[in-house]
Amino acid sequence: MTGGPVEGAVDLPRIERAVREILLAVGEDPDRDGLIRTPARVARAYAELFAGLRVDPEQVLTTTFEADHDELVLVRDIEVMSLCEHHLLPFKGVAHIGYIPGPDGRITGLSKLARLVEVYARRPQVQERLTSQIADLLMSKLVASGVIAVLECEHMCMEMRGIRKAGARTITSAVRGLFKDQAKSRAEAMSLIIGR
Ligand SMILES: Nc1nc2c(ncn2[C@@H]2O[C@H](COP(=O)(O)OP(=O)(O)OP(=O)(O)O)[C@@H](O)[C@H]2O)c(=O)[nH]1
Ligand SMILES: [Zn+2]
Repeated sequence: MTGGPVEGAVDLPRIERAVREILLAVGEDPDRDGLIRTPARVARAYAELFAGLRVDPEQVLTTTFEADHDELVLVRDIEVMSLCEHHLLPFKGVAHIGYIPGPDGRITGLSKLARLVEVYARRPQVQERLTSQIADLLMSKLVASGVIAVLECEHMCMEMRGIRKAGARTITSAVRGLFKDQAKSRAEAMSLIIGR
């Protein structure tokens, strides 16, 4: 899912049926006391975890202010929690998002950067796409001169299963505009992001 929001409500009974099937398939008894309400719980949990599919990210950045500020604005260590689209297992870490306002000097509320992360993270994702989507939307909606987004995450699908390497961190970046064109600006922003 890379496009706009999905219409309509999450089909909870359908998820419940699917979870019951999974429990049966792994050899569990979905009717035993501890599991009887699990399909309904999982359905509600998925509705929450994928709530970003039903939100238009463009609506997050509707509040902008004139500030006459034409230098870097950087918010570091924004919590990221998402689900990888390959295994539907969590990946978790932090996002660092910076931008340089465009010629009109418009800025956005700091919380909106975190809200933007939230909308895109609450969808089945890969870390690379999550990073680019954040950068692209900021670039276009803020008419920014430059945007840099860096995400550092740990993927449970690499830790709990498969290769089982706990603690490996994946770092992805997306640079747009001035940060792409000017190595010096990019290096300055990067040193603020990772030089701590
Ligand atoms: N690039 C990228 N890969 C991811 C992300 N999340 C999970 N993956 C990887 O997606 C890949 C899926 O590979 P497949 O070979 O199709 O699936 P698999 O057999 O379960 O792979 P293993 O995890 O190696 O056991 C794995 O290498 C995962 O580590 C992500 O955000 N970005
Ligand atoms: Zn995965």
